[in-house]
Amino acid sequence: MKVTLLGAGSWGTAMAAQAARHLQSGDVCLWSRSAGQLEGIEKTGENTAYLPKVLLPQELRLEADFQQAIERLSADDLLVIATPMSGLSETVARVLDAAKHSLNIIWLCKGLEPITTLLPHQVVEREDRLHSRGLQHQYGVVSGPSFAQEVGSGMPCALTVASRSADLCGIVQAAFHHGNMRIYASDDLVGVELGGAIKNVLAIAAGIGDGLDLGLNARAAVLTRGLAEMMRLVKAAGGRPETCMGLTGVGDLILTATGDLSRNRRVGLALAAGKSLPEILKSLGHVAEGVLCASAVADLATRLGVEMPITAMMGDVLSGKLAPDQAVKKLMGRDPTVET
Ligand SMILES: NC(=O)C1=CN([C@@H]2O[C@H](COP(=O)(O)OP(=O)(O)OC[C@H]3O[C@@H](n4cnc5c(N)ncnc54)[C@H](OP(=O)(O)O)[C@@H]3O)[C@@H](O)[C@H]2O)C=CC1
Ligand SMILES: O=C(CO)COP(=O)(O)O
Repeated sequence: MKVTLLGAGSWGTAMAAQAARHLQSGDVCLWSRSAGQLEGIEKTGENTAYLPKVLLPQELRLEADFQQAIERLSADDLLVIATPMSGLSETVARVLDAAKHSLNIIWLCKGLEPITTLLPHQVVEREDRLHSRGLQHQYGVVSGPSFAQEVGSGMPCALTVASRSADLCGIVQAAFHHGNMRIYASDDLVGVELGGAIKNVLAIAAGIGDGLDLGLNARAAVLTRGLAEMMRLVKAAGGRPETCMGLTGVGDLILTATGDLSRNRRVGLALAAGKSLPEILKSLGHVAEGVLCASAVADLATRLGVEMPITAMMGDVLSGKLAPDQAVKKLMGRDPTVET
């Protein structure tokens, strides 16, 4: 089978390496919008800007031509959109315009669309209505606890593919479930995608707590009450709350909120140290999706009548309305209530 990945950031590059290590030489292709970046990878064998110190398999094919990257795929192959959430709608629209037959399409981004508060699969469905020209594409998402640096280095990892199509789940497993990677299948797109979006916001909160030296008890409280917020929103949005107890919910929450490889956690630590958000994002050099979607998650919760105090407070901190220590005071000052 052939696989094309669109987007050569940390995660697209790591997943391309994972597929290329196990499929036939030349069957996995990584596309980037920057031809210069691909030349650098070709020369050094590494994606120095986004995944340093990971030697990429020689079997990986690099492609700067978008049309070629799509046209090499048959109806049985797999297309992976590996851009951040901000690039999803533009990229899927380009794919659908370029497609000459039906495709199997997944995305790896975690977040919500700002303003519309749409989940990734809802963004894709909107673009499908506008661009599919009657072709019946199959869609899904891959998510779960996975630092790119570890996956790129071939370390063990377990992920979830969620799709309404069991056939597509099988294709994704054939592409990635090899060696040190396990891929579990699910049909709960809402639960999987909301888990991935909310855990990033909670990782920023955990980073703030740790940066302010609030202690291990505080971190456990943020994670547990944050998980309760996630489960409430998933239920209200039509997903299954029990999905939050799996890899894409609590699994990714534990990883991102406690692992210093997390960009979102590092944003929280830096905010607690008094750095300004623009300064933090500039020095990060990567996307931190929790920053971009905290307000959208809070808006969606308000619209669905779901109480999410930690998430709402993070929205206020990230939009500059509240200082981190004021947010902590406000959260601790809430009235007593039952544990739900
Ligand atoms: N890194 C990780 O460990 C994991 C990340 N994810 C998720 O995967 C998504 C991507 O993250 P990650 O790879 O880490 O991000 P990075 O910040 O490392 O890289 C982003 C990449 O996307 C490219 N890009 C941005 N917008 C577009 C666009 N419109 N069209 C084409 N390419 C675009 C950038 O290109 P350029 O350099 O030209 O700007 C860059 O190559 C995020 O939603 C993240 O939450 C999920 C699991 C693990
Ligand atoms: O999603 C991730 C791990 O599963 C990566 O988290 P960060 O974006 O916070 O680095």
